[in-house]
Amino acid sequence: MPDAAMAEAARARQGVLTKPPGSLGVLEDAAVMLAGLQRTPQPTLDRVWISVFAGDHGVAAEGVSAFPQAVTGEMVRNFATGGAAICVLARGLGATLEVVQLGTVNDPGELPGVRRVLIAPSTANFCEQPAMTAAQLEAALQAGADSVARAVAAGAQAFVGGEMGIANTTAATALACALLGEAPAMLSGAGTGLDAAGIARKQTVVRRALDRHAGIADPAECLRCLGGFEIAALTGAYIAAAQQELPVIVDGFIATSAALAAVRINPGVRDWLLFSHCSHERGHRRLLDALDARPLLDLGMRLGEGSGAAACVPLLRLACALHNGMATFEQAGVSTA
Ligand SMILES: Cc1cc2ncn([C@H]3O[C@H](COP(=O)(O)O)[C@@H](O)[C@H]3O)c2cc1C
Ligand SMILES: O=C(O)c1cccnc1
Repeated sequence: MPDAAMAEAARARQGVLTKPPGSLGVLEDAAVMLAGLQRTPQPTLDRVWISVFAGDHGVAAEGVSAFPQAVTGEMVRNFATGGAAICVLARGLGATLEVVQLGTVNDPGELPGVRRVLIAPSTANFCEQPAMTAAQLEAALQAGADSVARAVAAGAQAFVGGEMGIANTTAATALACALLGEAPAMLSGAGTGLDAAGIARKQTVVRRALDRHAGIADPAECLRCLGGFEIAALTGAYIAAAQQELPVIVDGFIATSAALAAVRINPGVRDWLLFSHCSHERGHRRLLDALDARPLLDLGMRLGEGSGAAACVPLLRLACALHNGMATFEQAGVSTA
């Protein structure tokens, strides 16, 4: 549990800083929440840890992405050479970035800065069989937990999880539909840029997957049957982060589907999640609502990789700076209401 007394003290401080109470809106809420999570009256976000998990998806064979499957492995190389969006964002934030390759059909081999935790070249096509075996799910969850352990050892103050995996918006959609009992039409979106016909095909694919794995109530089993290596790694990371009291900044649609699985597996995880942004991906708002989440940003982003969470960090840093640095009415000799 976060420190409720610390959060309450932080809320009280917000009320006596030289501004109308509540006038900094969500920035106040964010500082208060971080005070409770970090168990300190002066929350800070100097040390941010970013783990990007990469894995391929068997369901890519159904033609559900605008891009070919080879892109997952090609992007792993791009992460290593620093050219991906998340690399630029991490550099801009002074954040630590690690890439965890869980399995790609197109294997770029050993690369500097890329941790190889190879589970399989790809998940299975979940229209036909469970995406993962029990052992593969376990390995993916553990890979996420291991990243959190490294983040904690490095003294990180927040954890950002990113993902790379062509067709993973289809996996995230199927997983979310199963967890929420929602119809595929409600959550299926364009992903990397499908046209209307592509989205219709994606809906059919998700419908087939839900029919193939109907009647599963257990959230971990939903994750095994319909998720992906990188999605399960995010779920494992979020659970481990909550257990180790490391605040999490959740990224977009795919990350939120992993967060929903994590919260369904262990409801206590919810308290440790800050939601960064509402992605342009169709089903994201519905997922956020299911988690009773109010994201800070809505920038029309739809990239993944942890990019939306990273974009939120400067704002959270400013929220902390305001909380820690503003004068009180008493200190500044300003009249109260
Ligand atoms: C070059 C490139 C870089 C990316 N970085 C993240 N994604 C994002 O797009 C993919 C999901 O969309 P879909 O389900 O439509 O395949 C994931 O890899 C996600 O992280 C990328 C996609 C591409 C093409
Ligand atoms: O919201 C996301 O995370 C997202 C949306 C589209 C494609 N990739 C990621």
